Amino acid sequence: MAALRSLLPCVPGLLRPRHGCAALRTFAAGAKFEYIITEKKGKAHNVGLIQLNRPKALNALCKGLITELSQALQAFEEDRAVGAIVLTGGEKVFAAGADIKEMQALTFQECSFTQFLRQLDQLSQVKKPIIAAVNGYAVSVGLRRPRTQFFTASCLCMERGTGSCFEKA
Ligand SMILES: C/C=C/C(=O)SCCNC(=O)CCNC(=O)[C@H](O)C(C)(C)COP(=O)(O)OP(=O)(O)OC[C@H]1O[C@@H](n2cnc3c(N)ncnc32)[C@H](O)[C@@H]1OP(=O)(O)O
Repeated sequence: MAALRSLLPCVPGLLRPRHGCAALRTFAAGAKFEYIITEKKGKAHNVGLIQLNRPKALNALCKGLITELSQALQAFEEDRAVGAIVLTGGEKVFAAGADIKEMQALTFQECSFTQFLRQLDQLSQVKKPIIAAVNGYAVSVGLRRPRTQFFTASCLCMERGTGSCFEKA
């Protein structure tokens, strides 16, 4: 009984909901994502690497990819061992922008304000430095993040697409 009593002060802490969702805990346990690959790099495992991994669609930012990206960034943000995060894509393309096939069924308002743009904006809450290592195309909203939120590790040259802003490293 005395032993139980001595544990009591710890109980509120144990019962307090942990920051983050179930998927985050899965991530911490090393589960694989569908659209991204995550790894800890460096001798001290203090660099969080996130690679966009949807090559067949040129890393177009579908809802699932953005959700996973958000979860991985949060997990690295909360990991005290991680000092900085590197975000990269494939050899040919960083990201082909929003998933326009997914967007087809949505209204303008749904696209602009409710769905993925809001979730994308949450990514900017991450306080740790994020370095975008960009190869190939970074299109429109796939370009917005590297440009406005992240330090970009590569030199980008401008190219104009049809109605969209293209950059190709
Ligand atoms: C609010 C947010 C706004 C935005 O972000 S709007 C901007 C949206 N993005 C775009 O409009 C870019 C569309 N993509 C392209 O113009 C071209 O791609 C590229 C110039 C980037 C590359 O061209 P190439 O190398 O010839 O590849 P490929 O054959 O066109 O694409 C390979 C596969 O990737 C899929 N894909 C490419 N971009 C997207 C996308 N943005 N959303 C969904 N799927 C995409 C294609 O469909 C195809 O796949 P399949 O062979 O199965 O047809």
